[in-house]
Amino acid sequence: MTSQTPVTPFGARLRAAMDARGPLCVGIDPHAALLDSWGLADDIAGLERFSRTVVEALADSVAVFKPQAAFFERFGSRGVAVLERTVADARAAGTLVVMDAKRGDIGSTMAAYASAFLDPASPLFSDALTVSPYLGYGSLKPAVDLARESGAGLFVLALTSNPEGAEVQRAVREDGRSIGATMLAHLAAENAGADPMGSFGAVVGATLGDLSSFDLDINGPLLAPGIGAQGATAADLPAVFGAAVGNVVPNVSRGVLKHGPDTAALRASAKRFAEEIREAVAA
Ligand SMILES: O=c1ccn([C@@H]2O[C@H](COP(=O)(O)O)[C@@H](O)[C@H]2O)c(=O)[nH]1
Repeated sequence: MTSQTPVTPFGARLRAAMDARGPLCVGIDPHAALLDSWGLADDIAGLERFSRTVVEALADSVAVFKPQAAFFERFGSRGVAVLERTVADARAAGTLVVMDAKRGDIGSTMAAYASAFLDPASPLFSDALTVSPYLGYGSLKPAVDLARESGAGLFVLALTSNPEGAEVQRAVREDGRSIGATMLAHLAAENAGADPMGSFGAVVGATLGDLSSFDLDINGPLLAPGIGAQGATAADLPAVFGAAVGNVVPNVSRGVLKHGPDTAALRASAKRFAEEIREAVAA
């Protein structure tokens, strides 16, 4: 890391953005089928037009964008260049960016992933990164350390929105705790004492039903994918997250993106989701 300028930690920046704009996170997921339905070719020009349109339509209203790296990487280096520009444009417009790349490896390689996304000198620097702890939570240490240094954040896959995740995440350890619960406990330890909340979040699917057997009180954000295309709704959030609902950052990708390319329709859809989330959380 080259910059030594102290920055406000991600958790505090996210809390301020959620307070100002509401907690909705819109995914930037340029699926081939969405490019097609927007009348765009499945190529670099289509990818660029799609991403720019989403940022231009929503950067002044949503708290967070979550670009899904896979949809850019499938175009090779030119797709990654579009991802770099998308991140830069979104951040320049004042929207936080959570890079959904789900990186995870042995610690020495994790350090390289961390510098790719969490070093401010990197062209892919993002406000936060999704990471996979399934090489052991300790393997994430280089990312935790660099995030602390650069004021960035992490979202650790704890209880994912897909049904297959239970096989791993609900498996029970010798100490009687599930793997998912263990990840939540690690995050609570990372965030201890942080105010207004820590920078180390968990990914917890909005699709999972009652999670009251898990301690979601990690003093950090809970990124909740699954609303819209995966079948969860904003109204489900209180029942799923209970007392932790105030720390939930609900993600919607296809549910909003399917309304493009018309920017007014994209804005109206994001506004509807934001309103439904506000009503559900306030109830
Ligand atoms: O548990 C997880 C973790 C990440 N995701 C990602 O979120 C979006 C969801 O897209 P929708 O179109 O709203 O279904 C996508 O990028 C996933 O990779 C997730 O769904 N579940």
